[in-house]
Amino acid sequence: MTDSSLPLIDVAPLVAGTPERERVAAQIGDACRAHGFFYVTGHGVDAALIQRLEDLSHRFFDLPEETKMQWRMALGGRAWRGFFPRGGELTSGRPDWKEGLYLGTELPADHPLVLAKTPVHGPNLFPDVQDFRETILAYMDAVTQLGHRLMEGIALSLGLPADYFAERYTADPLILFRLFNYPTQAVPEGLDVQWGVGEHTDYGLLTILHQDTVGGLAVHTPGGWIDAPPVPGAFVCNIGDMLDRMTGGLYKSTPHRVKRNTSGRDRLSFPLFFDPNFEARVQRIEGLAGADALDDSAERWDRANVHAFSGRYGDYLLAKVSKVFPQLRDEVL
Ligand SMILES: O=C(O)CCC(=O)C(=O)O
Ligand SMILES: [Fe+2]
Repeated sequence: MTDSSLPLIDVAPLVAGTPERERVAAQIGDACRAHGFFYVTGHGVDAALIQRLEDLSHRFFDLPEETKMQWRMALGGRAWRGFFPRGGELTSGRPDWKEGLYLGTELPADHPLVLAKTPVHGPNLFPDVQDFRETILAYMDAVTQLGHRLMEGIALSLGLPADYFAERYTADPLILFRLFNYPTQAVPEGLDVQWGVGEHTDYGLLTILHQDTVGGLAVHTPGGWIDAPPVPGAFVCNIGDMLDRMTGGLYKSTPHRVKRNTSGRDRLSFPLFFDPNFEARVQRIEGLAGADALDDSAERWDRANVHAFSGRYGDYLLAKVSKVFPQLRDEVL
């Protein structure tokens, strides 16, 4: 551990679209060049909505496991939605000690992309908890809007027009959203678990995370592992592999992990992944100084070279998720 901490950026001017957003963009640029992780305040997402999401999520995760299994992922099919139990998700081949509900943009069964059986698109499996559906949909909407504003800031920070990413990748972003519960309960004998979530990078453009007050997230900066503790009213943001790929490594997707929760209270976290459209072909941004697209696969958790990837974002995503949920792979790929 080092004593450095992650920057806290007030993004209100970016959200409001005032001229001071250039100053905010410069702060985001500094954070992305330094570690790829930062906190945002002044984001405009209603605190009462966030609290409601937390309360209802506790109500859901407190249900018996067999009740929650009514909404299991196997029933979500290609849409990749639903509940997975403790130990049901792998990072780097090892089970994580968490349970979760996978969600995303709500599409009706007769939407053209769903009719075409496009993976990770479709209706959600909303658990039968009162007001949960409305709350989740309102939260996803609000945080997606914030994602658009933050991507404008990231574009400006690279000397690009504010709408650079929207024009090419995110007019219709791929939004995946997860509710996670990290149980404080001990891991059963014989299960090979080390982490709440093992070390990894995120796959897309930008992750916007709300966490409750328990803590446990840590970030691998060039100076070593540092904690990303809860900051009241702030989201944690981090960049994903596609922004690393587009910027030729100027903005790195930073490895992070969550320690096993032994706090005595369950920990909730809510990552929303703001990603390129499934069909978008990811390209390097032309003319960025200092972007060398160096092969850093030897240091990466997955030993992969993101700069060697070309093709649809959807294909990159599917290759990754099939490692995380091997038992569902045949259904989705
Ligand atoms: O729960 C957290 O704090 C982080 C979760 C995470 O890194 C992920 O879902 O990609
Ligand atoms: Fe992550």
